[in-house]
Amino acid sequence: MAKELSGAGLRGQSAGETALCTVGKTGSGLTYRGYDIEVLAEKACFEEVAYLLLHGKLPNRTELSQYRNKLMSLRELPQALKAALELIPKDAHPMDVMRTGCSFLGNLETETDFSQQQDTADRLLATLPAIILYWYRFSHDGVRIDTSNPSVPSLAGHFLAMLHSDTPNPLHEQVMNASLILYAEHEFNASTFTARVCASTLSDMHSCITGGIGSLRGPLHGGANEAAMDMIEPWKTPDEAEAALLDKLANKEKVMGFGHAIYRERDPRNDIIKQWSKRLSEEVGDTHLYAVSERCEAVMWREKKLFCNADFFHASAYRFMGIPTLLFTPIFVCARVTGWAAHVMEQRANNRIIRPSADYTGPEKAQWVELDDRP
Ligand SMILES: CC(=O)SCCNC(=O)CCNC(=O)[C@H](O)C(C)(C)COP(=O)(O)OP(=O)(O)OC[C@H]1O[C@@H](n2cnc3c(N)ncnc32)[C@H](O)[C@@H]1OP(=O)(O)O
Ligand SMILES: O=C([O-])CC(=O)C(=O)O
Repeated sequence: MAKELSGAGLRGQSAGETALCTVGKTGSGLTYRGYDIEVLAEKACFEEVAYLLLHGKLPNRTELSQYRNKLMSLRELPQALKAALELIPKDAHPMDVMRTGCSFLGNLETETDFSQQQDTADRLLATLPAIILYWYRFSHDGVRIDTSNPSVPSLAGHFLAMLHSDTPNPLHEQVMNASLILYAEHEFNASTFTARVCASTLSDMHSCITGGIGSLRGPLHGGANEAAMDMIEPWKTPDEAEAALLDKLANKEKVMGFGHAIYRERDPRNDIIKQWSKRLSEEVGDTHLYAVSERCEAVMWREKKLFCNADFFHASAYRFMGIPTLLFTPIFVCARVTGWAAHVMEQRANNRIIRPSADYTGPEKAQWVELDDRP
């Protein structure tokens, strides 16, 4: 039996129904439409999982091939969006670029009718990697990349190919595929709930997804993978990491990449990404980063019984694949757009505007004081 959750932050309260995902039902499990995350991460490609979430069932071979072709055909960015991305400064945060890019696309390709929702979701899924990498490569390397990439069918490989202007390394493509699956969906987390609240007002898909991006940006949610990397990067040995972590705990600092609002024992995504991180560390001949990460995991468990969430070993895994830290959370967006869009559709299918109540804590009755008479 999972331990009871209660307290602030609406913890433990049901805020609606979903057929998309279960989180921590048995303390640590995660399923998408009934399929265990371990099975999906091992056997599926990300497009198969996206189809499962957005269309309600696993695709057969023909459906998957058609779906991949459809997503590939949607990769090109409109010229006006490229021009807008070129105006965003190099030192902007990539999550702000994602937010603007998504919102700007909503101006150019507005969802005017909910009958367009599947196509709008597919278009966003196909273009979000291009939005971030077109801006990144233009602002950092001065190149205007081709975002169509017809020789790379998978979204995972497409991301890496646009980043490195090279054919993706097969191992890296495999890890990226697993990572996108792990990040695709997670029930009523903060960003998905944001998207659902927006959807409940009958707003458009781009607004819902833009809101989701804003909520994911924070370090208590998706931004933790970036924050975890910034934390572990300076630590050159496990002993140095242990000493620094103990200091943080003594100072009552939050350690990014640890703990979870729902899981009480472990985050099932951690075992999977940790294994990939280990494999990548061997591939690149890493001398310390994986060992530092493992020591952090041991110390946090020993000291606080806090476990790594999905974000912690993503940091080292992405680093081993040569991905800049600032792109970590945008990758989360490229994956989670599937979950967000599926939740928007589910909310629309059985909608009532989401409007909870609040416990008032202000003054009972206040006396009006004229402007000139105020102290
Ligand atoms: C993909 C994702 O979004 S996963 C989450 C990513 N976020 C992070 O990694 C940020 C770091 N973690 C955290 O801030 C929290 O664990 C959250 C936001 C994920 C969950 O928050 P909560 O549900 O409030 O955590 P929970 O109720 O389990 O906290 C219990 C206690 O452990 C402490 N704690 C929880 N996580 C951490 C942490 N990472 N570092 C230090 N202490 C922590 C809390 O401060 C709390 O202490 P208190 O009782 O003295 O106040
Ligand atoms: O569920 C949560 O609160 C956060 C999380 O792990 C996710 O969104 O993947």
